[in-house]
Formats: sequence, C-alpha cells, structure tokens
Amino acid sequence: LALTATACGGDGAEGGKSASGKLSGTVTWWDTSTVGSEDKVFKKLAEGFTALHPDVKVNYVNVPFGEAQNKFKNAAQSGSGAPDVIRSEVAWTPEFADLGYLAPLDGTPALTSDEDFLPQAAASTEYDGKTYAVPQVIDSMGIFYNKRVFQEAGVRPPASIAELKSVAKKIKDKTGKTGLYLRGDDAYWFLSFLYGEGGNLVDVEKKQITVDNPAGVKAMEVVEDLVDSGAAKTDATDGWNNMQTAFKDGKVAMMINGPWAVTDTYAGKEFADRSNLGIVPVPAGSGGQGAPQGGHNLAVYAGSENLDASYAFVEYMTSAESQATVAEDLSLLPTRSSVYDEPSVSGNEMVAFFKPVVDKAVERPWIPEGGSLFAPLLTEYTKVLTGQTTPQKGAEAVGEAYRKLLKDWK
Ligand SMILES: C[C@H]1O[C@H](O[C@H]2[C@H](O)[C@@H](O)[C@@H](O[C@H]3[C@H](O)[C@@H](O)[C@@H](O[C@H]4[C@H](O)[C@@H](O)[C@@H](O)O[C@@H]4CO)O[C@@H]3CO)O[C@@H]2CO)[C@H](O)[C@H](O)[C@@H]1N[C@H]1C[C@@H](CO)[C@H](O)[C@@H](O)[C@@H]1O
Repeated sequence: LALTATACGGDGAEGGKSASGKLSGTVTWWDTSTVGSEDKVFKKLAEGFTALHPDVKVNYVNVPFGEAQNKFKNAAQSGSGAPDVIRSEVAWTPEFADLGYLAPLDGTPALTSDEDFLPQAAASTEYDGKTYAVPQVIDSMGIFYNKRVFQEAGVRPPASIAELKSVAKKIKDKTGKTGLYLRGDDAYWFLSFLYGEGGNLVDVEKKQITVDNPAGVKAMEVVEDLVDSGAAKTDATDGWNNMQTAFKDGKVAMMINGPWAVTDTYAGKEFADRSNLGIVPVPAGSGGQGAPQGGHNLAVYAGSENLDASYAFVEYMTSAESQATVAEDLSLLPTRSSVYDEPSVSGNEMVAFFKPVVDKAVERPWIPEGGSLFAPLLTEYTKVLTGQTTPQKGAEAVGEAYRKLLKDWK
C-alpha cells in the first residue's frame, strides 16, 4: 500500500512525497525579476522543473521587486496566500529569517554542495547560525558607457570623479549630450559615491552610524556637484525607465548600473551592436573606490505545505546548470564558483567584467534592519540631488533616522 503523505496546502493544493519518494503537489514561486527582459528566462527555467518531477506543478508568479517584500510579510503574517518559494533580495533575507517566515535549510535537499557558493553570496543567507536561503545571483555596479559617443568626443572612460567631470564636459562640448545619467529615485545609486569617499552607511563591528560623518557629507556634495555642474542628469521619479531610455537612445553617454540591466540595455538601438557597450569600474573618489554588493536568494516559506517539493525546486533553480543557463541568457552572475569555469560563462564579457568587481564589492550589513536603511537615505539623497536640502543637512537627517532605527548604536 503506497502511503502518500498528503497535506492541504495554503492554496488548497495537495503536496508531499509518496512512499516511493516521488514529489507531488504544487510549488508556488514568487519571482521578482524584471518583466520584459529577465522574467521569461526564469519562468521557462522554473517550468523545466516539471520535466524532472512530473507530479509537481510549478505555479510561477511574477511579483514586482518594489512590492514583493511587504506582500510576502503580510501574507506570512496572516498565514494566508504566501508562496512556497520566494526570490528574497539579499537584504530581505535576514529580515524574513528574523521574523520566522523562512524554513531553515541546513540538512535539507535545498542546500547541496554549499561549499561551492561564493562566501560573500552565502553571507546574506546565514542568520543566527542557520541557513535560511540559497544564493541565486550576486551583483554589483559599474559604469556602462557608449563607445561610439566616447570615440566621437575623443575621450576615454573615467576612473575618478574628477575624470568623470572632465569627460562629461568634453562630451557635452563635442556632442551636446549629457555625460552621465545618475539615478535619483533609488539610493542604491548613492553607495558607490559614498564608498568612493571612504564612507559607509554604518560600521557593523563598532555598531556605529557613519552615514553622517565627514565622508558621508562629502559624498552628498559629490553627487550634488555632478548634477549642478551639468556632468550628470537625474530624475526624482521613474528613474529606471528614464535611465534606461536615455542610455539606450544615446541621449547620455554613461550610466551606473548592474548586470540586471544588461539584457534590457542590449535591446536599445545604440546597442543592437553589442560591442558598442563598454563597462568599467565605478569611479574612485577622494577616499577610495568601491561598488555595493547586491543580489537575490531563493527562500522557502516556513508555512509551506509542500516543503519537500519546495526544497527540491530551490536546489534545481540554484544548481550549477540553472546558474549557467541564467548567466548565458541574461549575463547575470552565478553564485557558485564552479559555474565561472564553464566556457559559455567565462566567455561572457559582462560576467567576466563583473566577477572581479563582485569579489571586491563592499559587503553590506546582513542584519534584519539592513534593507530599512534605504528608505530614509533615499528621501535625503533625492532632496540633495534636486536642491531641496544641503549635503550637510541631508546626511545629518539620515543619521538621525538611523539612530531611531538602530536604537543602541552610536
Ligand atoms: C527601498 C528598498 O530599499 C532596500 O532595497 C535595496 C536593496 O536592499 C539593495 O540590495 C539594492 O537592491 C538592488 C538589487 O540588489 C539588485 O539586484 C537590483 O535589483 C533588481 C533585480 O536584480 C532585478 O532582477 C529586478 O528584480 O529588479 C530589481 C530592482 O531593480 O537593483 C536593486 C536596486 O534597485 O537597492 C535597494 C534599494 O532600491 C530594501 O531592501 C527594500 O527593497 C526597499 N523597498 C521596500 C520599500 C517598501 C515601501 O517603503 C515596500 O513596501 C517594500 O515592498 C519594498 O521592498
């Protein structure tokens, strides 16, 4: 008599494992990847799971990046409507784990060959001595530039803020185009300038708020000056679309961005010839050089009624083969070291550029409040860029907000 362990899932679907170990039921996966450039690759990959496990139905749901975090927290809190698996951004993972919304994965089939994961990618999945997610992609940022415009202006890619300004001036004089598009509605775009001044948002070891120290104020002055001097243009809203459109249409010569922008950028008329897209490290400031570490993990909802199939699905989606497919199709960076040895991956120019960048990217504090540091930073960053506050006042306001958020920090 084949005993089938069945349980009614959150969405009423049956799930579980038959005595023969065959997986069954439904796995609902909330993917946050960009619709129109990344989603179709991830959807196709996810649905490939059924080829391996015919009795498992994968319910692929794309939830916009800006909505998924709170939508998941609300569903998990109410115990209704949460997915079995969520694409959990690196900063969401410690927060979800701290709230008890994620299934610990140590010792489960979700986590295989975990010594193969890049340590900096694995770091965001570990919380309180347990592993709560599996790294899917890791990323950082660089300067994307239009080689044709650079040739027309007779300039070379900038390596410092000073060179960024002089290159932008030459481009404006020779071609009439603005040098840089600096995204103003997402504070992630501020971090490489902060690191360039030798600053950081906080110092985790010392439990210190550092965003409002002199380096933090200087970084706000740097971005303010890039806009006021005409070297860069920015927007307070709809930054992603404005940045991509301006760069893809050749209206600006540079943008700062990450691997997740590559596929969409290649769709631009300026980059139909992909060799016209150049990429170099973010500029050095007066205090150093550094780009932020970002990325996404796959995590299993602690209340999933189909843990067995969810573990297997996460393992499949983060396997070396899956990561190689995603790197080839989307130029996204694998989180498994072994995948970089695949010829199709190491031969990808974008992956080859970003791997050393990711290896020395500035790691973020993997604390539950880590993601919450961005909302107050965004408010002041946008105000500085649009002349509504001064760098000094902006940085101080962020520091004040952080001291409310991180009570016992100095
Ligand atoms: C404000 C947010 O601050 C932080 O986010 C940081 C983030 O921590 C940084 O790492 C960085 O993320 C990189 C990312 O690493 C990089 O991969 C890429 O991601 C691509 C994907 O690659 C692409 O596939 C596709 O998905 O699209 C993705 C996005 O393009 O670019 C990201 C940067 O965009 O920067 C984020 C800051 O934006 C908080 O964590 C919250 O997210 C918070 N938002 C909440 C706010 C709540 C209401 O207040 C609202 O109710 C809540 O629902 C919202 O969640």
